[in-house]
Amino acid sequence: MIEMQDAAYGYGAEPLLSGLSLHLPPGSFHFLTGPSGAGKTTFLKLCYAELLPTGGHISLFGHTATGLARDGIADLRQRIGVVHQDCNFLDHLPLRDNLALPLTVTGKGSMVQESNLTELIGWVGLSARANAFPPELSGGERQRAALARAIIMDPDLILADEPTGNVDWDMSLRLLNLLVELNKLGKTVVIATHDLALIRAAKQRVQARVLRIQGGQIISAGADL
Ligand SMILES: Nc1ncnc2c1ncn2[C@@H]1O[C@H](COP(=O)(O)OP(=O)(O)OP(=O)(O)O)[C@@H](O)[C@H]1O
Repeated sequence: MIEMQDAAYGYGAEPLLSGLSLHLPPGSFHFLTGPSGAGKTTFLKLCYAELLPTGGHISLFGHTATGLARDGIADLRQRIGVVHQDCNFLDHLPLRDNLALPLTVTGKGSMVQESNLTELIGWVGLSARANAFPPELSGGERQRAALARAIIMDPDLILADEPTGNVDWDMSLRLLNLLVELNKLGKTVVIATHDLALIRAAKQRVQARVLRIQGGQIISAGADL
């Protein structure tokens, strides 16, 4: 699904990430950890071709990232759901309309029935908030809404950047359970997080691999967690 061979990325002359060689197979569940500023968000951006490698090779769904034309990137993005760290929504639209936006933008609105949208909103536990405006939502509600928005296009791969940032432990577990459920449905999941307790909790629920970014490289950190 995603393969990297000696991939590198740098915002300036110096590489931030280098020597990235890994394979994320379909249906796998990965955590990505590492200190603030290590490059977790940058790594995720490489996974959805928001950034292209400045060295080495990245293959996304069998396509070389650097060889993708604009259409290819658009097709790819439909197969990837991203839960962004900042959970931005359009504040003047109710939650339900915000969640339907990716469908409207891609012209798939008519293919996805209203009932599916209602079901998705219920699945993340936001039925009672469907008509609320984003500024009225709590942090945990926003995070669940961001997850719902990421999966509305039924992606094969879900990339979540600190999906439990700013929420309490119960809400973190609730979000984790949703992501585990998606993985059990066959979706590949990658979660960037600082939260080692979350990773430990996940290990009781799913077979997860833990990757750590350290010194600009990715190392496998499974055994010590
Ligand atoms: N657009 C950019 N231009 C220049 N430098 C950037 C840019 N985006 C990120 N950086 C720098 O790259 C480094 C890695 O950033 P990144 O956001 O990938 O780290 P992170 O591990 O996700 O951090 P955090 O855990 O704090 O979210 C940081 O030093 C950051 O300042």
